[in-house]
Amino acid sequence: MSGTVHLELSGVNAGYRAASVLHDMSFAVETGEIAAIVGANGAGKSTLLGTIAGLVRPTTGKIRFDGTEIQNHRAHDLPERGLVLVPEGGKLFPFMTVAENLTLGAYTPKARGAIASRMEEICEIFPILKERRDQLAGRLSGGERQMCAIGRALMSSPSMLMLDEPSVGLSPLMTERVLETVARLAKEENLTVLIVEQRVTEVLEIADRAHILDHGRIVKSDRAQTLLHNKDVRQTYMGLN
Ligand SMILES: Nc1ncnc2c1ncn2[C@@H]1O[C@H](COP(=O)(O)OP(=O)(O)OP(=O)(O)O)[C@@H](O)[C@H]1O
Repeated sequence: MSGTVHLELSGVNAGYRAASVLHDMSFAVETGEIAAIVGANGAGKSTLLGTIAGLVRPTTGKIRFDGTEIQNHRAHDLPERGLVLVPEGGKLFPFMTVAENLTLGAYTPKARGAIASRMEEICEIFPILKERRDQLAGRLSGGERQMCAIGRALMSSPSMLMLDEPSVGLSPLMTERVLETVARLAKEENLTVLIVEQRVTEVLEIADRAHILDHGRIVKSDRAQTLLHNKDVRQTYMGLN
């Protein structure tokens, strides 16, 4: 971590036509930090990522990314600025090959010029993608699909990656592998990561900081290691004593 603020939300309220979901959301993520968002089902975690990614428009408040206000930006402009979202389930194109899905991630003008070399780098990070390169994405296992989705997001060489529940549908072992790779990426590529995850113990083990979301509000923020040993957090979110 550099101590530089990469992403900052201040006083963000957002939701859908009939429901306001996020209330007065304020927090910051530093460059190179892995920040985790933890909370019960329906707490607003996906809405939070969607709001940052430009898919849900905040009603009030500011979102700054790399010092620029982005709350009015459109979703498809943000990867060019270095901010990408891996949605829940990965949302790959099942009838396209792994290589074609990866290529789609390089749609920004900057990335388009370096597709082959970036794909090589992604295949080094996720060797299984090299093996499965010409296979239809719909035929991948859950873990491979998640790796392909993360790989596709990395094709535009972002500075910040947002991940929405990468463990969905994965075995505990595969979850660990995916999270370990995310941790390695943050370290080696100085990538900032904001990750929403139901597997609380596992994500707190790789995160630097975590924010607990309850009914659309951040109720606790602390170092991940501190929260990992917090009695209330262990009982409420990990089912542990
Ligand atoms: N497109 C939508 N239109 C209307 N309401 C929505 C929409 N998406 C989510 N909601 C509502 O917003 C609230 C927060 O949902 P959200 O998906 O952000 O929570 P979450 O913490 O990600 O939950 P989960 O862990 O179950 O995925 C819920 O009450 C949900 O019903």
